[in-house]
Amino acid sequence: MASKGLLQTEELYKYILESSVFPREPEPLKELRDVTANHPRKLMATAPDAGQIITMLLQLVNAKKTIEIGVFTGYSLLLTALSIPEDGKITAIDIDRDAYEIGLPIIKKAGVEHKINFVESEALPILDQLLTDHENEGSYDYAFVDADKVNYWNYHERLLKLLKVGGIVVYDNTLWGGSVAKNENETPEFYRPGRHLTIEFNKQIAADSRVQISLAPFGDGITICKRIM
Ligand SMILES: C[S@@+](CC[C@H](N)C(=O)[O-])C[C@H]1O[C@@H](n2cnc3c(N)ncnc32)[C@H](O)[C@@H]1O
Ligand SMILES: O=c1cc(-c2ccc(O)cc2)oc2c(O)c(O)ccc12
Repeated sequence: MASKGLLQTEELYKYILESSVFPREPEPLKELRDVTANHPRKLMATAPDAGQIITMLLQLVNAKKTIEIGVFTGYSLLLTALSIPEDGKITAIDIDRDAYEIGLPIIKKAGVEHKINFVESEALPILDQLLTDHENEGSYDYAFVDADKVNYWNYHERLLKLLKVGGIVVYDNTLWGGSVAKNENETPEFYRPGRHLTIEFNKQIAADSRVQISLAPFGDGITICKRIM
């Protein structure tokens, strides 16, 4: 299993975290990282440096109505809940309620549970259900996708209908441990299935004229997309 960060050296990533991410990280997010640290799938949590830039984006677009696909123990969910206003809302979708419940006491203690509608489900049918209500079309300010790579493009097509023009969708893991820039035979076994899917997704999104994009090397790579038409 890979370590976090894709920079030249582990030390450089550690430096970024220790010099500028951890000192500004809100206490509830630190607590959530701590409770996740013992989880066997702890590497799945959104990286704190990615979380920091996402927090800034949420505030730049004044995000209020949001959606998250892939909650796990709730790091990205909690940072969203802390960044949106008191009457902001997050539809948070995950097939795994047990993982969400690990972070839930911290979310409650932070006083932001009222902003969250957790939906235990596969994400695609929920997006389709949201789209049956025309009032939802073009109404979301922000979406975050951090789930099954095989559906990233399916999520994208639906999220573009849900987002308002000017709204932002962020996709996590778009550098997939750096494997996107390696040959198949030099890619560790763990990354192989996701590598091809991520390369294809990155090609498709680069060719999508409906969005402005930036593939930024935070955490495991995040692609920031703004709906422009
Ligand atoms: C990488 S983790 C999410 C990490 C989370 N964003 C965080 O900050 O901790 C991926 C999550 O996606 C969920 N997931 C996988 N496939 C899914 C699907 N088809 N629909 C909904 N959730 C899914 C998994 O249960 C897992 O909790
Ligand atoms: O196994 C992983 C690893 C990551 C990961 C790697 C490097 C980072 O800086 C952040 C995260 O993310 C994963 C993930 O999001 C997932 O859905 C499955 C596995 C992993």
